[in-house]
Amino acid sequence: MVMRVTSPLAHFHPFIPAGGVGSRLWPLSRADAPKFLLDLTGSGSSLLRATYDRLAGLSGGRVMVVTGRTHAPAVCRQLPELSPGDLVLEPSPKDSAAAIGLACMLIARQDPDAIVGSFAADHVIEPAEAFQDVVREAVAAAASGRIVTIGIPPSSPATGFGYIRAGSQLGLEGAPHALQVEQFVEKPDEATARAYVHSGNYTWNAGMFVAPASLMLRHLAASEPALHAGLAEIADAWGTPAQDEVVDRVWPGLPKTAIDYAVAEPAAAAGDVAMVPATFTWDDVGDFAAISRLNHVDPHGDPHVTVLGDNSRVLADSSTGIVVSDTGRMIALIGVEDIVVVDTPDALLVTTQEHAQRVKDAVASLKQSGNTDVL
Ligand SMILES: Nc1nc2c(ncn2[C@@H]2O[C@H](COP(=O)(O)OP(=O)(O)O[C@H]3O[C@H](CO)[C@@H](O)[C@H](O)[C@@H]3O)[C@@H](O)[C@H]2O)c(=O)[nH]1
Repeated sequence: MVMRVTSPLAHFHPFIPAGGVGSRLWPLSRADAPKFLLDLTGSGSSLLRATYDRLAGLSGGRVMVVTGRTHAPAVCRQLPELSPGDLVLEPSPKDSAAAIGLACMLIARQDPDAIVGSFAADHVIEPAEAFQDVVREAVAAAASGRIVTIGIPPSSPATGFGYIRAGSQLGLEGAPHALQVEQFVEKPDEATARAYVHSGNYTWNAGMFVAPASLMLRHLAASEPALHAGLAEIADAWGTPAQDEVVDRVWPGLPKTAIDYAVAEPAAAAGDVAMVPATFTWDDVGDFAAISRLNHVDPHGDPHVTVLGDNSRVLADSSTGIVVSDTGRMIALIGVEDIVVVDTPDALLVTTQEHAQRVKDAVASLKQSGNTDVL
């Protein structure tokens, strides 16, 4: 008798949930130009394009993208090879649990043994080869019936990340570094994050999940039954003449929540989560300080002004920081440190790298005060 052994990679279906504006990068990021569509590294590729390229090599070129209807033209321009069947469009943003849940359902209907991989659309990761090795290991670990996360050594008590406490080695075939996850805590408060980082027992969650589709959906059904039921109704109608009617009727009523609360936290409490440590550098490009860091190319490490934008004209005297501009307007900086200047035709941002995280609050104020034309 001949036994055919298929590698777990043969059932691997990566996808990219691409939503959210990235409001800490306003006025560069806008509702119609979200962070994932921007080139923030000066590489000539958007974050979405780079994410797609890192994954395509692992899945024979097939990667699904779940995004908002309004972003469809830009996504298709950036990913011309994306087949229509791999572009899943949402009528409105419903947060990551809906996007990821729908992708899991559509993929599970094509391949009941699917191992899915959800990868955030807007991170900078280097080098791609190390990332791919870690994902291969995560796929092997997921084949043992676990939801596999990727752990990043924390460099600060950031409150915008999930924290993972891992325990013992699992000793899984093809996944020598996989560890059992004992606890997953999404976005702890600052005191808790400080205690976690101080303990040395936690990693950040890199915003990626590799798992059997069936296991993701089992946890989603248990913790968010209404969301699961709504998504199942949509998935049943997908590709039929009823698709648009069902999506437009069901989608607006879906609960809005993040996959980290809906699946990762309860699955970890149930002992179903593993973690593979990252061997690549990772940056979620959370604010302009991160962009400055990523684009700082001075070989001597001397502080200077990082300038981004095709049309930027900058005079910098005794100054450090970052200028992002494509207006062609001359920007002169004299004796200012760690400055952030972002110049666009209808909005000018001036802050410092220390306060770069607070841009999100400014965006909230603009929204509240009705200045939505610049968002
Ligand atoms: N299609 C779609 N995608 C969405 C939506 N909302 C979020 N996403 C996508 O889902 C992914 C994660 O969502 P974020 O909203 O960016 O998550 P986060 O607050 O940064 O937290 C997550 O990532 C951190 C690392 O950056 C993690 O540390 C944390 O645990 C969590 O997984 C990103 O690719 C984002 O584009 C939506 O409504 N629709």
